[in-house]
Amino acid sequence: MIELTKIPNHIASQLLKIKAVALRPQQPFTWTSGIKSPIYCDNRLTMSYPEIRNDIAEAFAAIIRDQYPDAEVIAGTATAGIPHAAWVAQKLNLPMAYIRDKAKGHGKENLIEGLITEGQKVVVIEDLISTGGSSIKAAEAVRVAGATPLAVLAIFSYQLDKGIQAFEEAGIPLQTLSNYTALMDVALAEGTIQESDFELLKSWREDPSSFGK
Ligand SMILES: O=P(O)(O)OC[C@H]1O[C@H](OP(=O)(O)OP(=O)(O)O)[C@H](O)[C@@H]1O
Ligand SMILES: O=C(O)c1cc(=O)[nH]c(=O)[nH]1
Repeated sequence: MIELTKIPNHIASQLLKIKAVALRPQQPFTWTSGIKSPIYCDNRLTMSYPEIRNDIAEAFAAIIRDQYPDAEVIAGTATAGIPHAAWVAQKLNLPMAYIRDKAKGHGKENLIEGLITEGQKVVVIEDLISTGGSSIKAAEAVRVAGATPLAVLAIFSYQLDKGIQAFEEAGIPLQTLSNYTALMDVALAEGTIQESDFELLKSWREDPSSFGK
């Protein structure tokens, strides 16, 4: 198990190694929030690398054992949080559930799949935080079910002011394994991004909402 203090740079390095991080300044990506961005981090690719997904699951499990030992359910956000929630729940021998972005339109019309019952303490697992909108919505669904979201844990955060404020306002602790600061540090140190791209990413980061407009 890697030391917890080394996790942010280690995960950032792994994400760069498997090319989960893509830069496309000329044709910005559209994020789920509608933000246009020169960078996209596809953490779903970690599923395809057993060693990396295991590092992620170990780190999440260590945080939960240490800081949320009374967690009773591990809940993944649909879709990208689901596999990681499953691996963490397996490591901790805890029940797992997942939370859809909207209730299913047929069948049982569930928003939450699997069991989250009144009074239970739940840790929500997400792959990535931009504005925090998706994972806060999932944590609110936990509250509506009468349960308590102890925290959202995610692999990566862009550390956008909007996301940080949204978690503060929702009163939900957020912890991430890696983040934009670590990604930029590692990418520069490893020579994965050019100085010119770094400057562009820095200016985008200062005002993400108006990029590409
Ligand atoms: O913090 P936010 O602004 O909400 O953005 C992050 C969310 O966006 C992505 O999901 P996406 O909507 O692409 O769906 P997916 O998980 O099904 O791929 C990602 O997996 C997070 O859930
Ligand atoms: O905000 C998003 O939609 C988003 C950004 C990103 O870098 N990666 C991702 O999967 N989603």
